[in-house]
Amino acid sequence: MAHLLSSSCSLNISCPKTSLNSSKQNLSSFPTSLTLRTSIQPFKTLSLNKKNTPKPFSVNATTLQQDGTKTGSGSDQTSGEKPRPTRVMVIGGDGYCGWATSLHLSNKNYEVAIVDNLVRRHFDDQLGLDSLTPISSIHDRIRRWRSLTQKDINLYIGDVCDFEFLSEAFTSFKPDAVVHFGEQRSAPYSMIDRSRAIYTQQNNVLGTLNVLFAIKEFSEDCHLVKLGTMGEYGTPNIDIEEGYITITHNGRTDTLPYPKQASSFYHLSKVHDSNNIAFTSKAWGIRATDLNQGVVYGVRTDETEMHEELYNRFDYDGIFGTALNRFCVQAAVGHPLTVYGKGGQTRGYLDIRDTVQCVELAIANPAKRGEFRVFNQFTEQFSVNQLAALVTKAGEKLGIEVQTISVPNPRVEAEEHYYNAKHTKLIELGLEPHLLSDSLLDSLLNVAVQFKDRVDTKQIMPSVSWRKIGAKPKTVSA
Ligand SMILES: O=c1ccn([C@@H]2O[C@H](COP(=O)(O)OP(=O)(O)O[C@H]3O[C@H](CS(=O)(=O)O)[C@@H](O)[C@H](O)[C@H]3O)[C@@H](O)[C@H]2O)c(=O)[nH]1
Repeated sequence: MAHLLSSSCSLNISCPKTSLNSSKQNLSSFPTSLTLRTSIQPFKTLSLNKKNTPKPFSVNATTLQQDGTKTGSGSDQTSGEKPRPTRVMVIGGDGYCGWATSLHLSNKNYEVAIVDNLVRRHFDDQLGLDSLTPISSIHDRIRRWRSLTQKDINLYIGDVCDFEFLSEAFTSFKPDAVVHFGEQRSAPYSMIDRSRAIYTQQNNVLGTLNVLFAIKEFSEDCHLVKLGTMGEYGTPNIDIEEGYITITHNGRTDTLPYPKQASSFYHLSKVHDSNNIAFTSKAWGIRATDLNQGVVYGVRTDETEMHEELYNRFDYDGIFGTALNRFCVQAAVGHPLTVYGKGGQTRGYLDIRDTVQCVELAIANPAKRGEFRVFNQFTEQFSVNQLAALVTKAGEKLGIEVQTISVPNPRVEAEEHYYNAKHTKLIELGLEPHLLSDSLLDSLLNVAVQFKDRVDTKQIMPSVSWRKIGAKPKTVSA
């Protein structure tokens, strides 16, 4: 591992600045994991900053959660007189889905530890991007949460690709469940250049492999709740099932993993993860749930709106911003909505309030030992054109005139296709979806309008081409 990292690092240190494409911005060369690791404090040194840092090892779960153990869904009520709360490690707990989920679980009286190397913030610095909403440091976030709720969230700053760090986090926190959001999650980011493609697959695949080894080594009964993606399936011309499909071939029948046709190095990393998890479930008896999530929209959850220091991030740029969130920001600043190609690209979508609900449902109903469950985590399907029409209508209600343009598609993907994906398993577990109603779109648009002065319109157009990706590192100029 160390060898792998140092060799890729040396490539990046010497990389020249090259233009991303003639008409658009450049992107700075991205240091690979080794550089990141050296630039981010490992959690051992972090714990020296006691004034600013929640103590990673000092939590007495039973004391902290006395109230919660009586009523909370996070409590394990089966273990006798003094039930202890379920201990959940949220890897990637400082990110968009991870932060909202950490707060939700803490609010529900789970004992939460965030594990994060803060690399998502580093990507913004590297690429000159910023969240629409101002976000506080992880330390201020956790301090504010504690002051508002008297609930502690444990914090481990470090990289799950570093097994020594992960081992310490596991042995000290002793999780009952691990939610793994800690991956590079942007398809465009993974398609910037060779080094970002390698970084994405190395970080995601090896990080997950480390998590699997940590569970086997230190916490065999621990339930892995892994964020997968609907993009693993691609857009087949048949219905998409939840993880598995029963096929009869030459007179014989079997239930097999649903075929995967991912269409970016990022989405492919999740396919590789799924295979590793499926194998280790069989070989080692790991209990695992793969949440094949669709495109998430929204920003507010009950917890993040409690205080401005708890605000979640809201990406609108061409690399980390996703379709509906981007469209709302575009409408708010008077930029035409950027429909890529014909706009018939159809995906599953869900509100971030449903992301946090789904993760809790998966934790509260764990997989059995050796079981590898797959849930399709979305609530509604939309084409990009349908989203643009919905945002146009919502804009009209708020007196905003919204235009739409067709942008040459920077991706390689079907622009008109059949799409019908099952998504019943989470509903069966009790998911109560927040569907994309007029009122939600109004409030999303209002958030975009509230912060529109923070928008850097140069970041809106797509700048990464699936076809033009090359070996040369892309750089950004100031
Ligand atoms: O301005 C835009 C942005 C996107 N699109 C189109 O909208 C669709 C969705 O793109 P996206 O950027 O909203 O989402 P995607 O790249 O697929 O990735 C996001 O959604 C995935 C779920 S899914 O799409 O694979 O189901 C997650 O895994 C990823 O972490 C998350 O970043 C694509 O067909 C894309 O071409 C546009 O037409 N215009």
